[in-house]
Amino acid sequence: MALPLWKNLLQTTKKRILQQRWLSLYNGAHGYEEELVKKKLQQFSGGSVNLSKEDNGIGILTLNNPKLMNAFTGTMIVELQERVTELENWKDGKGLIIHGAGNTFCSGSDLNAVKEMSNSQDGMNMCMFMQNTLTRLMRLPLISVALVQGKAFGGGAELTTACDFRLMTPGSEIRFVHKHMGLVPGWGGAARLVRIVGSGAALQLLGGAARVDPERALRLGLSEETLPSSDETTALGEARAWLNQYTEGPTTVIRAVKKVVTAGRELPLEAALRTEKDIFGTVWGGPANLQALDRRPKQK
Ligand SMILES: CC[C@H](C(=O)O)C(=O)SCCNC(=O)CCNC(=O)[C@H](O)C(C)(C)COP(=O)(O)OP(=O)(O)OC[C@H]1O[C@@H](n2cnc3c(N)ncnc32)[C@H](O)[C@@H]1OP(=O)(O)O
Repeated sequence: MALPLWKNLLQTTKKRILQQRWLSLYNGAHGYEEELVKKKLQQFSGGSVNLSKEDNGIGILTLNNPKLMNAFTGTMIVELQERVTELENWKDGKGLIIHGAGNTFCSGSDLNAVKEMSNSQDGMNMCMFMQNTLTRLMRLPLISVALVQGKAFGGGAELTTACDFRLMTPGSEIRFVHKHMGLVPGWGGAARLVRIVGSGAALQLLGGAARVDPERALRLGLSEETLPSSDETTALGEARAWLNQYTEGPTTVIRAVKKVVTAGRELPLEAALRTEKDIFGTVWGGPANLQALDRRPKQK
């Protein structure tokens, strides 16, 4: 007998969290043909999305289209999905920093491409493609940070909400400009913003297309910290040091930490408890646990 829809959804979400199942949010049942969408997106070329996976388990993902304030071309949207797939396969990964080239974050979609894709079908396909990718990014078993330097506008602002944390540099700005484009967020930015700052503040930021500077972002809980430096290289070093506080330790344990928090955030209580039990079972009596028992560390 077929499972009730809610039970099916619950089991699918649990699998995605536990086994990092790369099941998309959207598929053929939604009229979504990913390969056709990719083909369309690849007509709009320019820029790149680069990933450096470092020995210490920290990945650095760079949005690289500085001539257009790191706006997402079609090929960059496809490359972002490819980088997320790489990160899902990176079993030594513990943390991720996303930043933009040229000391600015990202000014959203490339408006030249947007103009060419302004029909409903192309718009919805791009929206579903990006929601699939950013949901997978959000669920990576790595602790992720958006390093906001310069501007994070439109889809760029939405991308920051798919990270666990945001760090901003002096003078930087997050702005959901969608209203001025006659739009609302489509890459999942509204759903995630409500969960980060609450519905009241989300309404103000979206309804007002408000400029969010580091101070306001701190007050709203949208940003964790304003870094001291606005220099591109120094700020990246400061972001690494900040993230290291939370990724220092055995990779299996750090990845399990992110998974139990994702379960707590996304699942109803009993399903979250069961998922936590399953994840606990992967580290209990594991090498890191047994070594700690041998060492009997003093918790200073
Ligand atoms: C769901 C997401 C949503 C969608 O897909 O519909 C979007 O994200 S729509 C895009 C929303 N973003 C914007 O509207 C931002 C547009 N850009 C700006 O407001 C400014 O460029 C700003 C404030 C980010 C930076 O201003 P600044 O004066 O510092 O630089 P310029 O404006 O001179 O920009 C330099 C250069 O980059 C080009 N540029 C900037 N943003 C985009 C973009 N999103 N698409 C295409 N091109 C962009 C800008 O035109 C300049 O090019 P140039 O050839 O030198 O004129």
